[in-house]
Amino acid sequence: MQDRAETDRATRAGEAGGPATPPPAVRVQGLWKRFGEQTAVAGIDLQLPAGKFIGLVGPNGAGKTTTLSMVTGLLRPDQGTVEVAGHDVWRDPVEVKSRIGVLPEGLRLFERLSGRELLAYTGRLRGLPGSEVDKRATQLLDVLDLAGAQHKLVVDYSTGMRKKIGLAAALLHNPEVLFLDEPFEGVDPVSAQTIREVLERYTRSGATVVFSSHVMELVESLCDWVAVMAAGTIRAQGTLAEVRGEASSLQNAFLELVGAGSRTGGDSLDWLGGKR
Ligand SMILES: Nc1ncnc2c1ncn2[C@@H]1O[C@H](COP(=O)(O)OP(=O)(O)OP(=O)(O)O)[C@@H](O)[C@H]1O
Repeated sequence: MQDRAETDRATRAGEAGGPATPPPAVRVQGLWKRFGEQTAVAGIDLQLPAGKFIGLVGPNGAGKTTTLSMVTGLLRPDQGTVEVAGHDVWRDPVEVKSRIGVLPEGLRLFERLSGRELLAYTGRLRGLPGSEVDKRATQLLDVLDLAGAQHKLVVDYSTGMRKKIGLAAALLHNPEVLFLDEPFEGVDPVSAQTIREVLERYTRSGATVVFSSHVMELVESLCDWVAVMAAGTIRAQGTLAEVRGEASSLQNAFLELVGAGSRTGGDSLDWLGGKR
């Protein structure tokens, strides 16, 4: 069976006898979110190209999770619009939700299901036939090294295993755009490498990955496109080379962009270390 996402990708490429320009994966205009006195997202504009591996980076409290939550329809913005694959997230939620996969922060999963049951349930919710769900679940469990734990309850999974089963659930329906909030947190290096390979293969097929991270080396080695957030605003967005500019690394560019370049690294903590 061909998924909606697959059909759309093929249609766009096939019309007019050549590769058509797809709409951006995500288009955000004038997006605001306040929590009481706290402004979490302060009127951002973003245009994330389709078919890229995109990193959303920023210090703690920058507004990354709030932004991803609004982009994926989990949190209603105070103001502004979001389109995913050309569809408005708040006016056309069903169209958008059928095209996206989400690994949200603080993953809430059905804890009393086993890993395999969770995938079976997710697949049926996504409207896939049972036999296809079985096939895809077996392959994903195998690739993500969860086959041995497939009958264990999710409540008994480790942090990294939870990330992996959450990722499998987000990929099961072959979405057009995949949103991942800190996908590598708590994941061991072997599993991280596997996840990388799965995601790289997925973007090579024309799909888009948008993920948030604090780990600049990871973003630098994985992403071809980066958006830098700080204090609820977008400080830079563009290709990795554009955002890095003259800086020697993304880490250094990031420190400059978020205004942390001149921090003293704890000079005021003169009591810490030394003689006791
Ligand atoms: N539900 C909420 N109620 C009140 N304040 C919130 C809420 N969610 C987020 N905030 C505030 O909004 C700001 C942005 O938070 P957000 O979680 O989006 O940042 P982040 O970039 O994802 O941070 P981190 O990297 O630490 O996860 C922070 O100051 C946070 O305290």
